Amino acid sequence: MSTGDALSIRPQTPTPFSLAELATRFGLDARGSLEGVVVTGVSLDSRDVRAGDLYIGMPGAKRHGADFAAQALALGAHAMLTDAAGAERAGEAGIALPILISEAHPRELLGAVSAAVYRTDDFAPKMLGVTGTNGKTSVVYILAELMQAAGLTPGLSSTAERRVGDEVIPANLTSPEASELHGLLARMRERDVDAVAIEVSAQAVVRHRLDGVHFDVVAFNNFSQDHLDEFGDLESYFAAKLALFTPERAARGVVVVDSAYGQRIARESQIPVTRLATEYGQQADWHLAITAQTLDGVSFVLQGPEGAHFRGSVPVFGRFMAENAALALIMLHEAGVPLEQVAAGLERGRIPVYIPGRLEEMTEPGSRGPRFFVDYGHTPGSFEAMLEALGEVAPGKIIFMFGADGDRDTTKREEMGRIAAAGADTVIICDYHPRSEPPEAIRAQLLAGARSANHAEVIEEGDPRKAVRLAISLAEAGDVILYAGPGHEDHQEIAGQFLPYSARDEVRGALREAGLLQ
Ligand SMILES: CC(=O)N[C@H]1[C@@H](OP(=O)(O)OP(=O)(O)OC[C@H]2O[C@@H](n3ccc(=O)[nH]c3=O)[C@H](O)[C@@H]2O)O[C@H](CO)[C@@H](O)[C@@H]1O[C@H](C)C(=O)N[C@@H](C)C(=O)N[C@H](CCC(=O)O)C(=O)O
Ligand SMILES: Nc1ncnc2c1ncn2[C@@H]1O[C@H](COP(=O)(O)OP(=O)(O)OP(=O)(O)O)[C@@H](O)[C@H]1O
Repeated sequence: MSTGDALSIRPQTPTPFSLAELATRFGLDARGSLEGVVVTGVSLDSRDVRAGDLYIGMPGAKRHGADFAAQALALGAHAMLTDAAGAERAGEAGIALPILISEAHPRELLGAVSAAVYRTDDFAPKMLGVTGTNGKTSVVYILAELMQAAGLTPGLSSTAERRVGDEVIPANLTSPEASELHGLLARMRERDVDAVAIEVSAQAVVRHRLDGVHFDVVAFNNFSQDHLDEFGDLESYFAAKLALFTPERAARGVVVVDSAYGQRIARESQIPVTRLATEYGQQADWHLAITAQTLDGVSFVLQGPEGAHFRGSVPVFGRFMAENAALALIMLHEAGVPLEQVAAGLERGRIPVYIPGRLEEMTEPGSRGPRFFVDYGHTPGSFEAMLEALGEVAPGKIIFMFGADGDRDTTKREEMGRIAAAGADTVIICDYHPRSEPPEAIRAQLLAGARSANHAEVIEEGDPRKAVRLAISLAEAGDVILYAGPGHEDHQEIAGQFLPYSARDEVRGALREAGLLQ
């Protein structure tokens, strides 16, 4: 069940919270009378305000949220919490709302205030958080599937969507702002959710989005270049991930120690960690071995301490998918859910997970013609993992199409191009979200990287719709086309406009035109 156009999932029967009590509890100054005012929700986005909300007028990089107070009021906000500058702006605009004024940046209070209003501070389901550069979404979906198998009622927050039972909404950010997260948790409590899987971005850790949440188990899978536009250098990006492994945020951790970064997390973590190795000979508590793999999925055996073991499979290709599954299984084990309990709910260990837009097949599984997959990978690390996996299971040629984000980490583009062309037979470079950059300039960087690999045939076709058809026209039976980037998304962002574009719909349409799909 989709929740219509809602931007967040909220509790249906919230308990009113006195504004005066909130002011006292957080030592906030007030403007206007607080007498008898209650709030039933919290929002820092004026477009997402519901009747009864406390609207947080937050100063941001681009705007001051207080400038949107009129919209919040029109949508039924009962009060606003902001900083001194925000209160002044609202005063000048004549906004008739009681205002709480915070000396600290309102973001620093958001988690605690939201937890108080939504009363999530005493909600204690099993809380599991996943961080790393690639594979967080995949692990979270596998976790939700395993929770279900173990007889638990799962809740989920990912880049693709937020989910409570049959209520689903598309996600805006990978990790929601704290106000959205606590509203979601409050709804999960109403729906008797007893285990929650949350994708944790580095931005979430440094930007207070997880405040008021304590994880039973957090996991780290891998680390490679991304988000340097925001973090400046790899070390700062890594430090944001490491900060999740502290007692304030989590009780215990699970770490994939195949890489030097994983080993560092295990060494520098301030909470006890359990280690998973997927490479032969690596020192660890758990070991994963791949037993079979095809384009249709991967089978594996996982072995842990005291004879713990699990034999199973995931219906998505790639060794890394088995690694994602192993990580999810160990997280649950560490959260007190025995592997046997999970296995009891599965048929011969098969985890029937569907991960929207991650190596999602657009052709019929097992079909004789070319196979077409759409993926969300947009980092050098994910390109490397996918192409290595395809190299092991693709029966024919690999045709790889992709673009790159505009206005985001530009330093990864050449590397993306190089890795793509080193691992594929043909690469088609098209546009993704150019945003404010000239699309041809982004393509030029990708092309330079691709040509430096001196391996694949390199083709430039900016229009993704044409590129999809071109890829299909080049493919023969046994070949695999992989379109990396857009995954589950439904738009292309070009020069400030969000234009409707679903790669999955586009590919299905083109496959039908070519007679390759019914
Ligand atoms: C760098 C960053 O994280 N910025 C986030 C931050 O922006 P900001 O503080 O600068 O806010 P702003 O845009 O100036 O707006 C100021 C205030 O006005 C409010 N506002 C604004 C417009 C309006 O009509 N009404 C309204 O109320 C905003 O909600 C905000 O509170 O707060 C905004 C409100 O929540 C976020 O939308 C915005 O995310 C931007 C869009 C973003 O691109 N973030 C990315 C970098 C991000 O966080 N990515 C990670 C990782 C992704 C991955 O997995 O790879 C993620 O967790 O998603
Ligand atoms: N364990 C892994 N190691 C390397 N690459 C992976 C792994 N798991 C998935 N991938 C690749 O990375 C892509 C992104 O996966 P996923 O969406 O699960 O990661 P993510 O960390 O959630 O990324 P984002 O935060 O950008 O959503 C996948 O579509 C797949 O191509």
